Amino acid sequence: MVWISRMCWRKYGNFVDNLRLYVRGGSGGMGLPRLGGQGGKGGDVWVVAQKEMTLKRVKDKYPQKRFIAGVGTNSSVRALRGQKGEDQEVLAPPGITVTNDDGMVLGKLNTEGDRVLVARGGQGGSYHSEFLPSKGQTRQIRLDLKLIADLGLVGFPNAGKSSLLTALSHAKPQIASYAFTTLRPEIGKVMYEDHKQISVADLPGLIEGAHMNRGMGHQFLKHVERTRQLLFVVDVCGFQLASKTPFRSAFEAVQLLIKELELYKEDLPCKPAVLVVNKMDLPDAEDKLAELQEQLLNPHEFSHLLPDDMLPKNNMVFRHVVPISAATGFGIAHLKTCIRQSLDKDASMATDSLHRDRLQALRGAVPAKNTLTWGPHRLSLS
Ligand SMILES: Nc1nc2c(ncn2[C@@H]2O[C@H](COP(=O)(O)OP(=O)(O)OP(=O)(O)O)[C@@H](O)[C@H]2O)c(=O)[nH]1
Ligand SMILES: [Mg+2]
Repeated sequence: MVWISRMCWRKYGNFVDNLRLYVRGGSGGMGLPRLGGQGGKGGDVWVVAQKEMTLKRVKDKYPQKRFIAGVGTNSSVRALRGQKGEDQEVLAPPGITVTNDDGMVLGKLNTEGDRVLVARGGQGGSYHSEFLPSKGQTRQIRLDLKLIADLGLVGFPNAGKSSLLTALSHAKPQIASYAFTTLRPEIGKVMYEDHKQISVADLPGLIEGAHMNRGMGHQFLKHVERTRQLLFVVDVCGFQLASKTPFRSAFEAVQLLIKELELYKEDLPCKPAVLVVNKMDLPDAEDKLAELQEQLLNPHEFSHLLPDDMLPKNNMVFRHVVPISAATGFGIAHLKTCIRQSLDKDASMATDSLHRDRLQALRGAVPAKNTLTWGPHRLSLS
């Protein structure tokens, strides 16, 4: 593993892609037998989609993970009809499926403002219930981020993401030597000898300022949220998007990518990630790779390369750093092994939600080791 960090940076926490919550509708209010008054209904609990939210924010803001709506008011001489209890809203990001503990789908949040009723409030006491109120509905619910693929390719335009997808799978994405060839995510399948399949989403290239929606940034970044893990792809020789924009080395590209993710949603860089260093067939690639390796290991010494506001706040742990050439096939077999290891590691931790919740907490407590896994360094340019 490689630490990308300045010494003082904090480590990112864990990315949260599912959450289990306790929800309870409010109880109804008491009826008033003497005058036939009806108690107010208990408030309901809703899950509501809001663009800026993340499941991690919900988890951090409500560590108890309990949402209980307000109680309806009792019927009184002044107000024979009691008032409804206050509704409780759980804000969650769009792209969520809400299920109950038995796996039954209660609803889906697709776009901003979508609402799913997850716990009804109890009825107020009335003549029909001998003026006694009923309790609100009680449930454990689960919020799951809908995933489009196991892995998402993240990189600046022309880094070779589509070429990598072709090398890894049988997908035939659009490839061209100009930026923004890929406009929509394309999903390819990586096949393994034991017939296991891993899906990889070729995401459109990010640009600096994507978090501010530059270059359709939000549309691109929203796909990054919907994959289990990330494959960062950088051109070993760096890149320049247009003649007026500055040249960025591979190391700067890595930092800028992390920054774009962080600025869009702060928990995105918490996803498990593998760094792919592409175009190892180019002249000087070995020297550039050595330079990148040194920079990744001592990023604090190279923090002057970018202005402060372009440096990521926290560090990011790459599970593997793998040099490849999507053009010649160099390093692809090793990359497939690394990807599989990384996904298997998480899969074994996610057999059921309870197990997963516990293990995620555990993972957060165990610091990653400062070890480095590099792929084969010799190039075979056949
Ligand atoms: N020399 C060399 N060129 C490569 C390699 N991989 C990709 N390229 C070239 O780099 C250019 C961009 O490749 P793409 O795969 O389209 O890049 P991309 O990251 O998908 O680009 P966008 O979809 O625009 O974000 C193409 O001309 C590829 O032929 C490589 O390993 N070595
Ligand atoms: Mg592409």
